[in-house]
Amino acid sequence: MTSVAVAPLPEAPVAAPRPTRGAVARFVRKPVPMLALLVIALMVLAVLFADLLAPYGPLDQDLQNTLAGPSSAHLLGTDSLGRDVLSRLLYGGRPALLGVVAGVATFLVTGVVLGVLAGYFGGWTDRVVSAVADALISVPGVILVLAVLAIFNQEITIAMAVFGFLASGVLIRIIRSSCLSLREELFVAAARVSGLSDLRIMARHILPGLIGPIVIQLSLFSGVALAVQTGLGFLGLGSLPPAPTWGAMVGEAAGIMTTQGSMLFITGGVIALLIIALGLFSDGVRDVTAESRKTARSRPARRRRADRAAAAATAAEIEKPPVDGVPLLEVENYSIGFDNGHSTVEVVKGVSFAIQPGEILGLVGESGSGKTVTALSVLGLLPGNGRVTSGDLRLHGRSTCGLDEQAYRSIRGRRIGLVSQEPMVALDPMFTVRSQLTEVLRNVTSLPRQALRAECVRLLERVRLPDVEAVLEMYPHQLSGGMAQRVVIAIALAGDPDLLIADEPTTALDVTVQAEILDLLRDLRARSGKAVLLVTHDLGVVADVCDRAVVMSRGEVVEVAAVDDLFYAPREQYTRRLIDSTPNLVAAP
Ligand SMILES: Nc1ncnc2c1ncn2[C@@H]1O[C@H](COP(=O)(O)OP(=O)(O)OP(=O)(O)O)[C@@H](O)[C@H]1O
Repeated sequence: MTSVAVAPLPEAPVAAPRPTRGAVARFVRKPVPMLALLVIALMVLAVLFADLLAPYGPLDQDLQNTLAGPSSAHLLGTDSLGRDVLSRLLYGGRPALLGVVAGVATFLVTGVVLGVLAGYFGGWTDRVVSAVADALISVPGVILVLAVLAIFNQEITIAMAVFGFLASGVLIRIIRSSCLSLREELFVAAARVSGLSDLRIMARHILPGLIGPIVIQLSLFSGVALAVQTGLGFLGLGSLPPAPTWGAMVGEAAGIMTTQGSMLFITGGVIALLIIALGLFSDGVRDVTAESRKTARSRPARRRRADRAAAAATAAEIEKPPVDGVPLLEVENYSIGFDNGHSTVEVVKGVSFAIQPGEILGLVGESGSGKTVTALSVLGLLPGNGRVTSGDLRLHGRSTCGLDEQAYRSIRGRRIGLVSQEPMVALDPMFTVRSQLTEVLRNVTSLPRQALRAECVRLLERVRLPDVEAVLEMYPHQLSGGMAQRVVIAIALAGDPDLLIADEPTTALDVTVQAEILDLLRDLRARSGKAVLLVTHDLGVVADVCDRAVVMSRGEVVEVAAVDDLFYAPREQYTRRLIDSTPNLVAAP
């Protein structure tokens, strides 16, 4: 006979919140990038308010006072026609800024929109966008800009917009690859599980994560655009004399370098100062972004992609109320395979089991036995190369096989909630707990705006978090592992689902917190009749919390039994070996 002794796990208080410093606060503490930002801001303001600041008109001539050095009347001296250099620099900055803004705006919109679409959707969208990016990169930009200037009568703003478009190939590539890793983050999968639309996920979860690379690229490109524009001005392109431009002023100063060297120093210095400031600013943003990444500990999740294989089917059938006496979830002769390019490899083979309402069912087995794949397919979240090869899956007696993505959205979060293995990764590091909870509530309930706040509080209290008001305002990195898992459970409960799928919910937590989370799952079942499908490799967890267990090995179900039967009288040799190899369980003679 085999006796089961599960090592008791002590209760522990929930960890207190840790203090934080946001990315903006970190940036403000960096003196060099802050100084650079100050220089950029002052120069832009000075140019914008040239009318107020310039002591003379840009074309005012004083032929008695040509090529004069700096004096109280002309702080930066005069040029060969006696025009005030400071005033011309201030006015000349306007076309420079306008051109840079036109270039940067086109660069930004093209690069971000195409990059996000390619990275998020992948597939043919990615192939088409990548081809466009390659084409843009291979086009000789400056030659095209010269052609545009000739066609559009030296209109520098249009030329710079074209330059921004041509340069955006690089930004498309950068945004695409950042987006490729972001879309695999667990918090993006969690947003999908909550039923959010692609557009909303892109706007809310993908774009904020791209702000760092976007700002860096923008400031770097601004410097390049400024250099190109002044270069064109230097060559006498883009504006007609006597209108002041920075490039033309440098050109003029270069011509009189031997007689009046300070003018080249002043005009070139202004442009160089702005370009250097833009570079230092982007360095600062890059450093802060790298630090944020470290603290946000983003680790790519392996397998989170929507199942797009299904044919169209309506969600209406699934949304009907449950039928009494019918199992909550039935998995029947269910097989899942992955395409490896040549053939389909079956990793789950004809598994069958059922979950009754209010039951906690353990799905247990060694690593690679197919537990996670089976659980994810219930939510229509198989990786892109995975598909159900045979069998049926019924929710409240209604088949979910063949449902399309839209129909799965009405199931995820409302009928079935997901609690993931890595709570810290399942939460979006950019948003507070309140923001993330509210977003899911808006999506899965029809609560009025005023009721959302109270519902957030209620959900956090339900998962037994202390000091709920403070927790609501915290960012994920301010939460302990246990607190984060409670928040994830609260999010999973937002749509009041009948079934929670908990995929190794305690693996990333220390033992004391594990006990609390398991206790919470038990409590949720006892108080609100939630059923739980608990995916775990830990038989101790199964013994602790489950009613029944499904033992899987190599993609097949080995044994399905009530927990007592499983531990006291395992039918299969494999189950016995699994019990014997679990440290918390002691096999009696
Ligand atoms: N995207 C994929 N492509 C190909 N094979 C995959 C993919 N995802 C999972 N598999 C394979 O499917 C099998 C089952 O994986 P699954 O993640 O379900 O195992 P598991 O029992 O949950 O183990 P673990 O606890 O280690 O996650 C494994 O052999 C795994 O290599």
